[in-house]
Amino acid sequence: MIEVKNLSKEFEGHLVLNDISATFRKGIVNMIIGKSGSGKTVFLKCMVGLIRATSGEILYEGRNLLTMKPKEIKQLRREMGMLFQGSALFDSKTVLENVMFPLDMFSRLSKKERRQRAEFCLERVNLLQAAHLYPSEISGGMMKRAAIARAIALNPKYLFCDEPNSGLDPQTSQLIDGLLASIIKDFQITSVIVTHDMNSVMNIGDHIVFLNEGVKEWEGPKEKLNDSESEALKKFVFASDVFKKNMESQDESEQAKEEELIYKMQRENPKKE
Ligand SMILES: Nc1ncnc2c1ncn2[C@@H]1O[C@H](COP(=O)(O)OP(=O)(O)OP(=O)(O)O)[C@@H](O)[C@H]1O
Repeated sequence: MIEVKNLSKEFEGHLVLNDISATFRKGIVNMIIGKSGSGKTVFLKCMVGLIRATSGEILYEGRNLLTMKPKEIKQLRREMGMLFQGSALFDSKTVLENVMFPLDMFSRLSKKERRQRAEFCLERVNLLQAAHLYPSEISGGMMKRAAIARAIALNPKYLFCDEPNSGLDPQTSQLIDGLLASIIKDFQITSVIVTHDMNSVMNIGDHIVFLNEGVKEWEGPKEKLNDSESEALKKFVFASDVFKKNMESQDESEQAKEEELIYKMQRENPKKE
């Protein structure tokens, strides 16, 4: 579990994150949503230690990142998988070599074991057949899958993703979403996924944190998004067609269920003439 407490970040006197607290539990899909400029990426970068927060606490199973010694931070980094915008694969390495890279750098496994682990990860994202290809020879969706395989190579406890679907078509996005969700659940990873894609939120989100102008306006389970009193959140979700469609089809299926129930009750208890 990661707990963020009263996190603030200032850039030259400009407050970009204002007193944010949030909890991210393991084995579920945690998502940070909000419109452009709301502070999602800065929040994520503070969480992984790429940007130093001005104040607050970031607790990894109770260990505060902001007061850790460099050695402890180094150790913690090895427990983190990261998937940032763009796939950031090495062009000069094959897909397999890319996935082996973190293992070569940080594990004590033998070459054969590193290769086996990389192949296992590629198999997990259904990309083993492309192991020998170079990034320039594969599609954007395949690159994303290779990047996911690389992010999970060291069997991370924590997985951070910034807009994992950026630049992908809707079908491939769905595939990547499904893959991330199943990996997070199967390996019981503590995840934090930044997105402004409501499709993804509706498809795989479990726990949602909504940021607005650097402030946490709402946090809760996806199913409760619609109950929020936050005007900014309502505006954000209803700006997305997918949410409206989803709610309409939920309404329709609720209505169909109600009609079915009334019909059943009428059949079981016919009115006596
Ligand atoms: N290094 C920096 N120095 C100064 N200001 C910054 C820096 N990085 C980000 N900001 C500011 O912080 C605010 C939040 O930016 P951030 O990138 O976190 O937004 P976001 O919600 O991720 O947006 P998007 O969805 O467009 O990526 C913006 O006003 C941005 O200009």
